[in-house]
Amino acid sequence: MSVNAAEKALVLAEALPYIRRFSGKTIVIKYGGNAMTDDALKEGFAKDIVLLKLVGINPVVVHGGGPQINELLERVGKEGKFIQGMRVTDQETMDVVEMVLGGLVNKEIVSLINTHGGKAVGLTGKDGHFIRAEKMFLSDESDEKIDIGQVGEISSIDPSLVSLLDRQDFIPVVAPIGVGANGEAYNINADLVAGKLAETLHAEKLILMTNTPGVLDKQGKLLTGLSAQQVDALFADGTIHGGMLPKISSALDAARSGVNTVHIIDGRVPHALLLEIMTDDGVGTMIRAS
Ligand SMILES: Nc1ncnc2c1ncn2[C@@H]1O[C@H](COP(=O)(O)OP(=O)(O)O)[C@@H](O)[C@H]1O
Ligand SMILES: CC(=O)N[C@@H](CCC(=O)OP(=O)(O)O)C(=O)O
Repeated sequence: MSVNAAEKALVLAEALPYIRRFSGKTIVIKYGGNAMTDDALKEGFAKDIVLLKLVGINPVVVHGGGPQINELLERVGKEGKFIQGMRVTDQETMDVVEMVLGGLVNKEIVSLINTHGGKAVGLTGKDGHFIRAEKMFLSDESDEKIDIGQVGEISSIDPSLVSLLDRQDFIPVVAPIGVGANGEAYNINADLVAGKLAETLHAEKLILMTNTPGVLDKQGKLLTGLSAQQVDALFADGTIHGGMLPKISSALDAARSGVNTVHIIDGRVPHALLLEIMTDDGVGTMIRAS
């Protein structure tokens, strides 16, 4: 697709009201592991984050890395297992999760952003103990507890570390690892960290980037807007399953807790972030609290 000069100018001009509206505001962006597969997409993501920062927005990145964890688990001869969208995490798996999320994936994103002129700083919840967690239990249909190991739910987030970085023009890049009362590491679903962080920071927007066009109905058609009631119906009839379960729950919680707009978008679309934030053409599914 070639765009002529006049069209380019129009697109740039279209961004002005959005820059004015969001300048000085915090936007939490969850970058899912499934949207990180392609090098060009990763570069595009990093450039978009730098651009947002340069126009005065405070982007806070929370990343996943589910497929990347699976890859390393396979290499050491272990199989990844999920229940209700949560990874069953024994101690050996936890070590791999920490290596991949806190190490490989976190540093790759930090490095990409910094290559393009940003000042990214990588964090896990262990840094400054800023994400406190406790053991999460799931429950089955008959309300029996299911133990899934070292998986955490968030008990609290201290916003001061992230705010401090924001104020000094750094871009926080957060790996979803929490710390327990005795300093132990917990594996937390990245969507949950992004949602809770958006709520704690009083973010203007939460954007969850994944590998589908958004939330799809039973026929595979994109649902562009969803209310809490509609979400409940989709849960009940099984339209939402697997990794979409924690994503929607977290999106809904954030919307209910005062995050102005919450979107689930397709991270495989080049510059999906800019399209969502800076143009009239919103992409994906918007989740509303009511
Ligand atoms: N109704 C739905 N609409 C879209 N995706 C869905 C739906 N229900 C389940 N999914 C699944 O959720 C996945 C996204 O969650 P996940 O695999 O955890 O991605 P991410 O790594 O981005 O968090 C999709 O790839 C799809 O397989
Ligand atoms: C408890 C739990 O499931 N944790 C996730 C953390 C990473 C994540 O959420 O990655 P995506 O966003 O790429 O799915 C996991 O171990 O895969």
